Amino acid sequence: MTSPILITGAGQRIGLALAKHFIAQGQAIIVTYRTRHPAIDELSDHGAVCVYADFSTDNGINEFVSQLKLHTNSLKAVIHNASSWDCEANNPDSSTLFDNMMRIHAKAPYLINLALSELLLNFQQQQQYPADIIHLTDYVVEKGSPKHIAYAASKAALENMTKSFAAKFAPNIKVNAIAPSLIIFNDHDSDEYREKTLKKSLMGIEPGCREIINSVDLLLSSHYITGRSLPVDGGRHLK
Ligand SMILES: NC(=O)C1=CN([C@@H]2O[C@H](COP(=O)(O)OP(=O)(O)OC[C@H]3O[C@@H](n4cnc5c(N)ncnc54)[C@H](OP(=O)(O)O)[C@@H]3O)[C@@H](O)[C@H]2O)C=CC1
Ligand SMILES: Nc1nc2c(c(=O)[nH]1)N=C([C@H](O)[C@@H](O)CO)CN2
Repeated sequence: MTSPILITGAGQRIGLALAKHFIAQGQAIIVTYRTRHPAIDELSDHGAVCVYADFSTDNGINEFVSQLKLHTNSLKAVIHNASSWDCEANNPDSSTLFDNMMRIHAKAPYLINLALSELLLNFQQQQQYPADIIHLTDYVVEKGSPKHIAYAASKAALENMTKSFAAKFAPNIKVNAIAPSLIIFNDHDSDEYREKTLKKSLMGIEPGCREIINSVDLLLSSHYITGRSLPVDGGRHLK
């Protein structure tokens, strides 16, 4: 197998769109899933290595790393996509919510980056150009989110680690973030919520996964951009 790209949380939506994109390019991929969506079987049928991973515990994170290393000794890129958009309104136990948000959005990427850096370095030594780490953060890192306080704080931690890991791993591994606002709605989103959300950006559209695919391709194609966050937010910061 040529050096694969690792995508976490690829059973649905953006992660799945990224996985299908790379398969269509003939790029080897390893994906993680927590729920065995039918799409995981489809990815497997098309050659993806699919590894179960639940990042809600330290053991789950460490077990994933051990399993991943059984499949490859080099990685072209790691894309930290797995995420839980949870909120205070749905979690009376704020302490558990905070821990869960920090673990999936900050601790898991932190431990995985440290544990897999040698595989990314192996890629760079084979190819003589840098490997990549990409963190999926969120526009709310810029301004906070009163309804998703713990979520936003955890994504801000991930944003900060983008800079730290970029400095630590340069020049052999580039580390960047993509900070989206609305990309795709959830099926359960009401018409009222959709209308309100579309008005939050200058572009006023639900852009779809292609915007993230294009952003990932841009970062992977660069041998120079590192330590930066690519805002994919339709001009929301100017509304
Ligand atoms: N969609 C959007 O408009 C926006 C997305 N983003 C960011 O982009 C990325 C992709 O977004 P989107 O596709 O909507 O993500 P989803 O909300 O669909 O979640 C992606 C995957 O993360 C997995 N996941 C959640 N918790 C865990 C866990 N504890 N362990 C392992 N896997 C877990 C889910 O697995 P399971 O299938 O088992 O639930 C799911 O398949 C995320 O980082 C998100 O924060 C940022 C702004 C806007
Ligand atoms: N893990 C997820 N994170 C986020 C999602 C999502 O569905 N899953 N959705 C959003 C919203 O689209 C927001 O950007 C606009 O209201 C944010 N993060």
